[in-house]
Amino acid sequence: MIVMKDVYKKYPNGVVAANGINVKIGRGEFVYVVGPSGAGKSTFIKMMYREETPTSGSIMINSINLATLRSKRVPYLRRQIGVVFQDFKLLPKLNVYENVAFALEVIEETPKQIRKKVNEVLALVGLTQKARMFPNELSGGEQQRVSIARSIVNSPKVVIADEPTGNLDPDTSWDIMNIFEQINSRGTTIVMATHNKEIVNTIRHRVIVVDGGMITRDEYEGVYGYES
Ligand SMILES: Nc1ncnc2c1ncn2[C@@H]1O[C@H](COP(=O)(O)OP(=O)(O)OP(=O)(O)O)[C@@H](O)[C@H]1O
Repeated sequence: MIVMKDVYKKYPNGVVAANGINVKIGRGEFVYVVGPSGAGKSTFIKMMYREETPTSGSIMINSINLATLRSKRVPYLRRQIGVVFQDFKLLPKLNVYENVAFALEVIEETPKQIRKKVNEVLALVGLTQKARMFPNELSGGEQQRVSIARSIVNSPKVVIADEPTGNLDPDTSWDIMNIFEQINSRGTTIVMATHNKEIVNTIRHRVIVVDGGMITRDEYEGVYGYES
């Protein structure tokens, strides 16, 4: 469902952040993207949701070629891919319920459907009781739950997460990982960049190691940090 072929990315300042990436990620997989700082993980992930475009090569997601996708089609893509960020990116003036509802394509949904979907995802992330609170009234872990609820409310086939536990304490990070596990067990593909070795080595999934803009290792049930 995600296929990258010969993907190369050179930023305007001359830095090559992707240097010939070839990878296939199948439906329902859970993939960690790991590697040293500056290795090109964020660039790899950003190209998957078209925050960045490759200089050359192709990226297909569910038969949409991101390298040639016109800008006006990007919102359509974003409805098929949920994105979760390290710093949550919630809208501060909207409450929890509104932040999640905002992600729905309002014109295509009846108010009743919107209520049903938003309430379902808020229950999934355990925030039903906090639906009327505002982001600045929530803990970091709660804000990340809202952002995860927002990423899945459109029922995307893929969720892409860039360091989703990077700003959270260890206990909260495990809670957030449990939510990702639940989402993945319902058939959603998850691609997650992380620095958290303990998580990668405990909740075992495919591990893609990126270094110097290349995939240097790609293993199912992989480990992180113990290679020679
Ligand atoms: N917008 C940009 N313009 C120019 N260079 C960039 C840009 N974004 C990233 N880079 C460079 O590309 C390289 C890869 O960066 P990237 O953010 O993808 O790495 P990363 O593996 O995610 O790092 P970290 O773990 O520290 O977040 C780095 O050398 C970085 O300086």
